[in-house]
Amino acid sequence: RVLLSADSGRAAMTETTVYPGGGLVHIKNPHLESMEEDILHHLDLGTKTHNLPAVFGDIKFVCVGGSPNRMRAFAQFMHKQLGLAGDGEDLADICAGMDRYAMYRAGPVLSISHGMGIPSISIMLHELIKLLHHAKCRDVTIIRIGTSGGLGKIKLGTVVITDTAVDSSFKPRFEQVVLDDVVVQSTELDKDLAKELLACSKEISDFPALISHTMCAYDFYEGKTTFGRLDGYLKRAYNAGVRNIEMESTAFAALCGLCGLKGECFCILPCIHSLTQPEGLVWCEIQTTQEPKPHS
Ligand SMILES: O=P(O)(O)O[C@@H]1C[C@H](O)[C@@H](CO)O1
Ligand SMILES: O=c1cc[nH]c(=O)[nH]1
Repeated sequence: RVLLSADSGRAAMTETTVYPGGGLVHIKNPHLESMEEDILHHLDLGTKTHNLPAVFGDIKFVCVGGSPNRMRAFAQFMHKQLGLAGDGEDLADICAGMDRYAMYRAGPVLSISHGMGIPSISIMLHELIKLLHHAKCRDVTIIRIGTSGGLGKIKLGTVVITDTAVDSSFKPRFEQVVLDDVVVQSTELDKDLAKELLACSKEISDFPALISHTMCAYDFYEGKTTFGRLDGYLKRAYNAGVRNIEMESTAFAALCGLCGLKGECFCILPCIHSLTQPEGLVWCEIQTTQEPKPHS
């Protein structure tokens, strides 16, 4: 059975089916409020062990990315940008107790790692969204800061801002198995936020950026062995509006859409190799060989 709307059937019972209202993150799990305690296991946080509204209630931006070190560097960077007290070098990892994800805060900005791929980001986002809900955060914007492989002739270091995340068939959908159902969710991202980010990039010199569709693969190798794809697949992807490929955007977009969070994916293309298609077109495949540095 394929459910096209998360409002119907099994999906309405999942913990991540949440709705906006007054800027708060509402979770449409009828059992959540009656639970004595909610343990956010992989974040090493919980409603009984931590005063979540006091610690996180003022969070307005959440930035997520694959690697723990990158997200610490990003939090330190934000600490400096926001002119917060101290040099920010000794920021503590809030989730250190579990050693799964790393979380740092700099003023109203939370910076969290999500690991690689959809299952990993999905687990983190489930717990993060419940954290924002329990903490009674309002009007939160969440941005994925990542790396990706590029399609077409895109300048080294370009930032691709995703308007829509698409699957391997270039469709704007996220297909997930929920118990014994296949649930399909929409993967549109916040178009106004994408335009806002593009406008910001134009205010900074030498900050190439563009808005496009992003394809999300299930695996680094089997899902997108781009060097092996000399059969026109990349051309079809390009013609469908795809300019970069990564591994989390559809799950990210679907969960942001469900909970009413303003969400955006923001990927940097760090290093470039070129590839010639049989059609004679030159395609660019970008491999992640270095961690992107935050732009100053
Ligand atoms: O945010 P990052 O740069 O960690 O995400 C991309 C997508 C995969 O998780 C990983 C593959 O190298 O990099
Ligand atoms: O998913 C990714 C991330 C970085 N570079 C790639 O080629 N793919």
